Amino acid sequence: MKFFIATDHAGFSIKSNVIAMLEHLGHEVIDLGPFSNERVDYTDFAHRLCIEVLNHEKTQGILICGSGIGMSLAANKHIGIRATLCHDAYTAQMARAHNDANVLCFGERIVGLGVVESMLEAWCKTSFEGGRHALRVSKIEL
Ligand SMILES: O=C(CO)[C@H](O)[C@H](O)[C@H](O)COP(=O)(O)O
Repeated sequence: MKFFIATDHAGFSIKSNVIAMLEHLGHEVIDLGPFSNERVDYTDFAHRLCIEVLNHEKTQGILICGSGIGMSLAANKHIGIRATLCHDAYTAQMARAHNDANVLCFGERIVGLGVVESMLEAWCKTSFEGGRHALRVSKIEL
């Protein structure tokens, strides 16, 4: 899988670890910034990432801010983006299996590296189950 990743200043510190974890799992990662921990607006980076995911087939996104809330709110304004705020391996697994999520959001101020690693593993190994979930997902966009 090819991933795009972006953060704000509050998600910047963990980004290099996340990139390394995804690469270790065999994935390609494109870093969309920021490239310093200077204070920025999460909205700018969420929108930048979603445009890239929507313009490139078979890609997914990782968005990290302090809580993950702002990133998920902004990302879900894009038709075709299903961004899920995850806190652990279970929420990451369900986001993929039941919601066909294509953008994983989390908060650097919420989860530690061990939890992040288990979330990424769960996300990457889980496919959308389809079936009864497909109609529900199709009804998300109004
Ligand atoms: O959008 C958020 C919360 O909904 C993110 O967690 C931001 O990273 C956070 O608001 C940044 O806060 P700061 O006080 O400007 O560092």
